[in-house]
Amino acid sequence: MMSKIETVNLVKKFGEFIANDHISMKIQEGEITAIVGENGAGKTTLMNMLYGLLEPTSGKILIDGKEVVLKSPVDAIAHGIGMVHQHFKLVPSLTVYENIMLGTEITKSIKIGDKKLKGFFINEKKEKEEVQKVIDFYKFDLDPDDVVKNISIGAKQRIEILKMLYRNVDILIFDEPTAVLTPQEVDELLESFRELKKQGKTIILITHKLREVMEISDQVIIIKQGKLINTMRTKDTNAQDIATSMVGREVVASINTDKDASKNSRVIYELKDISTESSPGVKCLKKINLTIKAGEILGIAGVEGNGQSELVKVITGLMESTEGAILLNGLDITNTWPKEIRACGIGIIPEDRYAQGLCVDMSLDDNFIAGQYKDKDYFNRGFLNFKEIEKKSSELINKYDIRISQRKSNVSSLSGGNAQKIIIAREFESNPSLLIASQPTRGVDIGSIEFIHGKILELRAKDKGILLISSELTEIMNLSDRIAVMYKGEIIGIVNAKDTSMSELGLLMAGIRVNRPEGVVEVDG
Ligand SMILES: Nc1ncnc2c1ncn2[C@@H]1O[C@H](COP(=O)(O)OP(=O)(O)OP(=O)(O)O)[C@@H](O)[C@H]1O
Repeated sequence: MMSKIETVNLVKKFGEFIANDHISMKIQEGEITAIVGENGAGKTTLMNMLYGLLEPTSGKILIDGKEVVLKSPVDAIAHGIGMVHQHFKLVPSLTVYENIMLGTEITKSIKIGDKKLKGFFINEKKEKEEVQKVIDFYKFDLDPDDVVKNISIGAKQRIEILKMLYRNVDILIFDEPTAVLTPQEVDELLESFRELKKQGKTIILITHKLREVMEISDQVIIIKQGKLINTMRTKDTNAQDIATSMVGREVVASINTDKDASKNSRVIYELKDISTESSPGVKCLKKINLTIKAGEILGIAGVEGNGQSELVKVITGLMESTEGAILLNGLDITNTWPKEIRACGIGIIPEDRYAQGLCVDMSLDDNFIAGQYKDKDYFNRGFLNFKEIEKKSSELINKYDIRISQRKSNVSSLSGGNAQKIIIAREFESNPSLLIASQPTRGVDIGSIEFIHGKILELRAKDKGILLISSELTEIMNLSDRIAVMYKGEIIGIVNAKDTSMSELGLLMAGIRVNRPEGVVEVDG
């Protein structure tokens, strides 16, 4: 059977580094193919060649059996290939339909006197009708008139998909589409995939989530160190085998086996009645009370958008609290600058790695010492000790298994998961007494998740405190001693991890307080 899309010995080199090494793959029409592999394996590079963003060093791309040369995304779209990136490229101040139409506007002619002016004015009515037609056809939950800055992440992603569908693509590439979605949005996206498949679309999906691979794909392709090492029918395999093949060894989930909220009574960190406003008069955090004890992992669960990001901003000094106090070992650090917060021994893994955790146009060395460059090891009598910085940087690259193409690279040339590992390395190496870890494993491969979870448990064993904010419920369940659930800017309940269940957390996340024996749900409004 002729493939819808095929690559033959596709190679991509960056300098001497081979990111894709003679990749030959076949993707059938109307199927969903999952591409999996470790961070830095070369998945995004391969997709970027299919979407005309990177030019292959050698090899061929065939669509419907014919060789194509894709010099830009415009070329790719003309050949029916569309890509939905993880970081959306939408204009926030425009409406849904305006964003979809951007670049393909429908114009109308108007008459001024007896002159007819063509092509100057946008036919908004027609544009809206056209967009509504595509929305209806693919059964997407979107309103053409909504302004993009006011809608959810899931809705933004649907616009990106519709932009491609409107341009009549029949192959859709998704690069880690579920990494930024809530569990409910993930289910909705998978439902959309089923609908698109029914309409005969071909889908290529890069993901680290093996549950999704098993649930939705027809075929799995495993890439390792730039090479295609395995192509399998999904029905003939399972998540464990895929993981083992990908990583080259068995992967075991790290679990906090001694979850015990009462083990240690020394409180090291405390939030007392913390409130803040997103705009004047609009409260987004309402009287948050939390404590973290030495040797404790406190997990924060909740559907994204219920105040978790604002909470992290307030405790890391990026947003001011309007009320309440934050105490570290009894010392008041409310509304302190981020630099001072770090100086108190608080490590921070921010939610948005590129906006808050890294300088992408700077070297790895610079990023490793960011915020710590005045440490005595790196800074002496007004000068940076480059030799020492390079030595430390090489040590961390090895210890944290950061896969890079060149030692002197800037962070911008790193794969997403490897960029995340720079932050992980920097923050763990600073040996914090309290670690604030927000979505620490987002975009990270399963082998590295195991490693990062192990590091978090090591910190706990050293009697440090950890605040873990994650939209991955299993991550929260596996690691936390206690779990606080956020709902509409409040803590709706705090439960001991060893006595709770996914279903109880699910109810709390939906804002439903659960009746439980006295003392288990500590906070009850
Ligand atoms: N523009 C570039 N210049 C130099 N090296 C690059 C460039 N883009 C990617 N690389 C390197 O190519 C390799 C593959 O990167 P790629 O982004 O394709 O990995 P990936 O499999 O998508 O990883 P992840 O799961 O972390 O997203 C990495 O080692 C990366 O550092």
